Amino acid sequence: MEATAAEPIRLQGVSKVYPDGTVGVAELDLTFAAGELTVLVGPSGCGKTTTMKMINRIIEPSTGRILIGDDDVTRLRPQKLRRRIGYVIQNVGLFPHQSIRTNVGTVPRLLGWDRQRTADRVEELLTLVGLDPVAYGDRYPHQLSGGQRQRAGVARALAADPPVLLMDEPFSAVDPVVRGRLQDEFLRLQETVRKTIVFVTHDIEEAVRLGDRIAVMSEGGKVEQFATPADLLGAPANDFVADFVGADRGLKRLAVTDVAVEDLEQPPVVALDDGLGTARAVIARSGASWAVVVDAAGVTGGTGTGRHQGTGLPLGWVSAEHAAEAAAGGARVVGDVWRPMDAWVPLGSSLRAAYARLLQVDAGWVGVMDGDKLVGVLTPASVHAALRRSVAGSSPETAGAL
Ligand SMILES: Nc1ncnc2c1ncn2[C@@H]1O[C@H](COP(=O)(O)OP(=O)(O)OP(=O)(O)O)[C@@H](O)[C@H]1O
Repeated sequence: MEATAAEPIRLQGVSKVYPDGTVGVAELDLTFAAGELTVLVGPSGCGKTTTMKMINRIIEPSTGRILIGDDDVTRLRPQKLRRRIGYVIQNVGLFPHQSIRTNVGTVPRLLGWDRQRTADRVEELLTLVGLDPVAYGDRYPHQLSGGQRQRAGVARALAADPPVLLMDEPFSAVDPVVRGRLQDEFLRLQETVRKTIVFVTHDIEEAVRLGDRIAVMSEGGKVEQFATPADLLGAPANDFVADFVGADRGLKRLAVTDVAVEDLEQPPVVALDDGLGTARAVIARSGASWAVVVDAAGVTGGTGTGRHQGTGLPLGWVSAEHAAEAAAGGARVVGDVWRPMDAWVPLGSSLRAAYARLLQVDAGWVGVMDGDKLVGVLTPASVHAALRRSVAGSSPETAGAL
């Protein structure tokens, strides 16, 4: 079925003052970009849920405007509005006396879709969220695990293909292992459906993992910083944000920073059939103490000998010291002395994944591959360089940017 285009959500000067005088949210200006997942994160009571529930008018704003696309939500009938907005909450809220199929088909039925169209859509959705319709479609919610119920809840929210999805701590009722898996699956799902998602959590790890952007809120619904995960962790706007993201924010940044070519070191490259004299000269000329060894078919990247052309596959490494010892012992070519290495990671891996690989090998580096081409090596020093670059390149946006 044709997907509905995602729409941005704009909050303009939105406040909520509860009848007892509590200010849930004050003068909030915030834009949730179309097709992006924006996380609202902050300590308990800061106004995350209030903000989210004003979007589908479960809570009525006291002042201000909320627009979905060009439509002012306060001008739409709440029932009609809610059919345009998928809503996923902590304990899912599936109807206990209806089968999973019936639950997932709720909104299409309300919208008057015919039986076949609804049935087809339910089938499609259950498959999309990883619930086999044959195995699970006719079960009741209590016959599913917590994680499966959560997936059914996501399927139900997506059933009528709403342009907007609101998710209020959807994964917090399941254990950490299942939560991690649901988060991964959900990210893959979002790649496909590209909804405008507002996601509430109090868990900064979850925010960093899922968010395209994160709004860190403090009491009264004040946005302390609105930024990408990398910017938030790399350049917290103030002490509140720094405290909230945690003293280990450097470690968290490894997960949200990708390996990029400009951060890599370019060691010399030699081929299996290079003579040891040549190899030692190449290493000495580059000022390094070792070289990457590629197969004899060619040499790529780095400061190769230039003797070979093409795409030599990296195989391992040779140190200047070892080459000298081996030459003294009668060895002639690199192929006689090289050491194999299988620590290669693809370009675009997270620094976290690459660094984990680095820690598993003795060599102190991992090769970074773009397809079958070696584009450089990652060392502890280049991890630092990458983190510095991601801070230098960051431009934290503060609250209120529309
Ligand atoms: N119906 C209500 N009447 C009065 N005050 C309320 C009401 N609902 C929420 N509040 C208050 O509004 C503020 C924001 O609440 P909200 O539920 O939006 O916070 P939250 O950030 O979602 O918190 P949590 O992480 O604990 O769910 C809190 O001080 C809360 O006590």
